[in-house]
Amino acid sequence: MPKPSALAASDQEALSLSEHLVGSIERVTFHNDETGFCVLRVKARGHRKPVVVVGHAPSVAIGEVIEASGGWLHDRNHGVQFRAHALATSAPTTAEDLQRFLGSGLLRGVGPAVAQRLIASFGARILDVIEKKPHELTRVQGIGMAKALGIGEAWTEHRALKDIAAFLNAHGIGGFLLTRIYRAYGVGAIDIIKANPYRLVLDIPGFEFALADQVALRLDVEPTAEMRLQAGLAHVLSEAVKEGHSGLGADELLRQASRLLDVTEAELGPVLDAQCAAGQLVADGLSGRRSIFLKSLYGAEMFIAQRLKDLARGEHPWAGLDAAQVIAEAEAAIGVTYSPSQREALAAACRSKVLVVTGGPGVGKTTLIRSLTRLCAQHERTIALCAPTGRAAKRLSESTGFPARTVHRLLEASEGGFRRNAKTPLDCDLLVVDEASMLDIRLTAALLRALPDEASLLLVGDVDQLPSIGPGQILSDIIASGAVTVVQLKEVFRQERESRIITVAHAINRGLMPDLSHRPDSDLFFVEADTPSDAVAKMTILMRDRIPRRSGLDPVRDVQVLCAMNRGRLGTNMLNGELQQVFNPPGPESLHRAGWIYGPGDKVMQVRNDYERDVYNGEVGIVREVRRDHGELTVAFDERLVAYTLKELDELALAYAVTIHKAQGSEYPAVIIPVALQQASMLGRKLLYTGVTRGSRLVILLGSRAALAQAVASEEEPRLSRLRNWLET
Ligand SMILES: Nc1ncnc2c1ncn2[C@@H]1O[C@H](COP(=O)(O)OP(=O)(O)OP(=O)(O)O)[C@@H](O)[C@H]1O
Repeated sequence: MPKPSALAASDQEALSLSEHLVGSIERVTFHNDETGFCVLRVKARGHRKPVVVVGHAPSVAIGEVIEASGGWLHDRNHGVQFRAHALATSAPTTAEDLQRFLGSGLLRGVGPAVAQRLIASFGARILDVIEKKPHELTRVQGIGMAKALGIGEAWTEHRALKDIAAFLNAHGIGGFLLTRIYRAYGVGAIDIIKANPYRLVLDIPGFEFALADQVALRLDVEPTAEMRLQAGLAHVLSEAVKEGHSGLGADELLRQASRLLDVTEAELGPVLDAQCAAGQLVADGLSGRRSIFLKSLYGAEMFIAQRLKDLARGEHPWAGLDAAQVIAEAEAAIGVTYSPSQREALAAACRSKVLVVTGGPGVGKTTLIRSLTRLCAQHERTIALCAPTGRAAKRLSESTGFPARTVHRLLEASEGGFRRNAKTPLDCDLLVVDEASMLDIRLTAALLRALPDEASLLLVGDVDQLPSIGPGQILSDIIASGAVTVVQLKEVFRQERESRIITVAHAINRGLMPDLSHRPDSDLFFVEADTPSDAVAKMTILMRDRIPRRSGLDPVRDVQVLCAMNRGRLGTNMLNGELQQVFNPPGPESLHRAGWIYGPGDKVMQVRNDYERDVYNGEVGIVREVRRDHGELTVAFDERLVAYTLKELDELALAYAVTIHKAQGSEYPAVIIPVALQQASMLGRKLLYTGVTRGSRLVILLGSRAALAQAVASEEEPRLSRLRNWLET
């Protein structure tokens, strides 16, 4: 046994300093994808019993051989363990290790029994056969050609992941983006990264520019290399696009890129000019200022403007209908008397091929759409209803009694693009888009491409809500341009006594501090909280006790916490962890991934569009089942079940708390909105207004009056876009 050393730490005692250890991995007790930190149980040469090895390795698998150098330590909590300074892994060679390795479920389609048969047939050559001649695996009983090739593919993937992990590790990057990199580049990942490490920033969501710079530095890319300067400019521009702009002032772009890259604006200027000359970026004057646009967005905005103008000029499919008669028919069909502005909107729908109807909550927008569905049926016109999110489309279907789809589904979106386009247009005389404030540039262009020339278009939305998550401010640009007919619905139907949510929303929208005096029968409350911790404590009590008791609502299913941002004490990241602890604490069944834990009953949100499985960004579901042995979980989105493997879990996030941005287009029975000065930089009037209008039965503002006053007073900066300009000319 190693001798105790004098270098004793308080809870650890070094027993020896420099030794070499060789063995095979019996169990991976812990491995952190991000840092590579691992705790292994190893069958080591010269040791009768398994030993614990602690170290860092980009990837580890049961059965693999390790070579480690380091020393023995006595840890007060964990006992004697080998602390490795260097740790290398290689493929197993002995039959026993191979059995453990292949039988561990590492390769799809190979379990312990198949592993045993493979090793019995091929012995130590087995990995070589799998890699180079997978078709020979068919010699083993029970393995057909498809299975054999599948095992070969799984092995290629395993090897590629291991190589990429080692490459990233050698370049100072943790393995947490490994699967995303593999998904984007496949087996050629290392060559692609070596050729231009800056591609990572553009291609891999979440890959920081600084990290790519770090890789580039190790690959000896010069700080003034053209690829670096180009990437820096593209990065600054794409950050602006992420904030919703379709471009950026040239001076601003150069200033920000110069700061990011630590080079002078003079060095960057020619690179920018060259990119514009080559057509990768577009330079154009906007309000007398040279602005730079991404080519695709610039083209799309130009197209939208042209298409809207062309559509508006064509003959109306309802030409010949008498508006007064239409209104009378519509009123009779649904048994209401329209408000003056609703009448105006219906009359406009009879004469304008492109029409925008806007207005705040409760002004009768949905009722108008319902009337149009009846009218179309009566006059044998085809109508199509859609909305930008699944929740909004569902709500529209329910309130109109007419099927509505998401824009993506209407356009038959797939990974390869939209199946409905100019060549295979939609089949309708009238297309209605609800929640049109959420349309971004790309989606609008796709929609207009697929709209037949003869059809008319009605955009319905609340222009005072947040603009789309993607770039553009389509609805507000169209309205501001004056290029198409716009009707604003003004009369609010739900009355103050009935709905304080509505009056408070309208006050916020006008920039006025709402009346927050306590009224027991109200549907909106302000709950004072002095500090963020106080707010969290009160939030828990409200969700767990007060709201269910008062309204019979379910804390997980019906109550949604809406945050201004992800970061901070009152951001979604922290709150989700805490609310999960309260409402569905992780247990032995839970799956761990990328810092999150998911167990049956957890509320989760899909965070990107997945066309294959037909689940879209922002959809919320409940984890139904976790199969730890298969590394798989199933989420119920309403009644639909969708399965996720471990690798796909980065498509999910906990959703006890979500950002107001993500909640756009959704409505919840109850919402709680933290309002604290700590979020002042993010919490503006539109954000607060959008949050408040998400609640249908109950809204609770939780925090400080000062923060609320500040949010109401602060108007968000408009986005930089070109559409209004195109429409005006
Ligand atoms: N002309 C009308 N006469 C009486 N009630 C009406 C009329 N128009 C709408 N309503 C009622 O007013 C309420 C709000 O209408 P609707 O849902 O159409 O508004 P909205 O603008 O779509 O609101 P939100 O954006 O909050 O969904 C509904 O209960 C609806 O039945």
